[in-house]
Amino acid sequence: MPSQEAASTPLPVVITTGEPAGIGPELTLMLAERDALPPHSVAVGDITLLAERAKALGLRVETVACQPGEPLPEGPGVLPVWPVALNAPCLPGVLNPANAAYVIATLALAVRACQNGHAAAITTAPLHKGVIIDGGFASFTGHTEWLRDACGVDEVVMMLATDSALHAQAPGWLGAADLRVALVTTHLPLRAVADAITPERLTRISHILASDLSRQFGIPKPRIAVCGLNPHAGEDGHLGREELEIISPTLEALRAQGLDIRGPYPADTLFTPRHLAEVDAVLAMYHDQGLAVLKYAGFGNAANITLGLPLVRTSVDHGTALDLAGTGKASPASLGVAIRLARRLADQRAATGTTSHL
Ligand SMILES: NC(=O)c1ccc[n+]([C@@H]2O[C@H](COP(=O)([O-])OP(=O)(O)OC[C@H]3O[C@@H](n4cnc5c(N)ncnc54)[C@H](O)[C@@H]3O)[C@@H](O)[C@H]2O)c1
Ligand SMILES: N[C@H](C(=O)O)[C@H](O)COP(=O)(O)O
Repeated sequence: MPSQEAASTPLPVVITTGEPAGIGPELTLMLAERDALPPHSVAVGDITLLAERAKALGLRVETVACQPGEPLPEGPGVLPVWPVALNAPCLPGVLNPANAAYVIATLALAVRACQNGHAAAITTAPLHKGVIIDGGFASFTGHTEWLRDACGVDEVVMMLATDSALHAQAPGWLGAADLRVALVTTHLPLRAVADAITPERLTRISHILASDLSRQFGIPKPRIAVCGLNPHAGEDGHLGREELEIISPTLEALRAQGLDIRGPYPADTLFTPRHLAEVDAVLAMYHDQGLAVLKYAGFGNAANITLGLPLVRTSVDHGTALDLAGTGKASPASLGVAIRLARRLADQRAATGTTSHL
């Protein structure tokens, strides 16, 4: 069988279908039924589960098994699947730690496919962090950190952005509801956040953010606004000293290195149109400081991208929604945004001669 590379067919975007009890499988099927997957997309997951979920929801999708490196089956309503078998039967909405290793196996297959030159990018449907940990992966905290380690890099950056901000090809904001928000710390208990904000981490994160905004999003000299950690950015040290002792001196040093990085600003008023109009991205100190605003502005129509990886990885802006799993009521819009972004970034890399291979 000729390899895809030999036939110069674009390499696939791999969609890991995520937690089997969650909404990931059905969202992937819904996009396939609507013919809303870009060409050269392939799902990874249990093919029986996908077929059964399609049948239960009345989705007219034909799941067709194939292997990495083989040509993808095509046709209306066809969903190519690289199969990974569940470890235990699965009902929608019911978590089972026995399937944690299955979820990890789907991710490992997707990374391996990028490493072997059989895939161009990965889009991840949501997984459930708690059940992965309960299933024996004690140090697991999320895709972002798992992919960092799987790819052997020291640092990555989680950035979420609204659809138009992800696909904009020029600097500047398109509208008040468009946001790009990156995080200094990701999946940490709040108690641990302050200690994790060090000059070294802030420096590494800022450089990755500036460089990927430029390299992947075509913003030549990104303008980044940085949130303070404490209320009112520390109120001159009266409400916390991290701004004075860590954040401000680090930003000063980064400016001296040529980055357009501003702040630290009080986080409560930074996310207002006048301030946002002057920058290309906001760097928040912790998860809910940045993502609560992003999800208020664009939940369901935004996506997550991991910056600083040697491969393209995008994801949804939502979780496993166990309350909706198996009902067909969850929206596949964010998964669609994430897959389209992955396809565009992969095509961009191919066109510029950079590769997604590790
Ligand atoms: N990319 C990822 O893998 C990812 C992202 C976020 C959360 N999670 C994980 O998901 C699990 C559940 O997290 P949570 O409860 O905080 O958030 P959640 O996003 O799963 O659910 C929050 C609310 O949003 C609704 N919702 C979520 N997705 C929706 C969709 N596509 N359409 C319509 N409504 C939707 C849910 O029904 C629920 O009311 C956690 O384990 C979390 O860590 C994973
Ligand atoms: N922080 C993400 C969010 O709130 O949407 C989410 O937990 C996913 O993280 P990973 O992509 O690292 O799994």
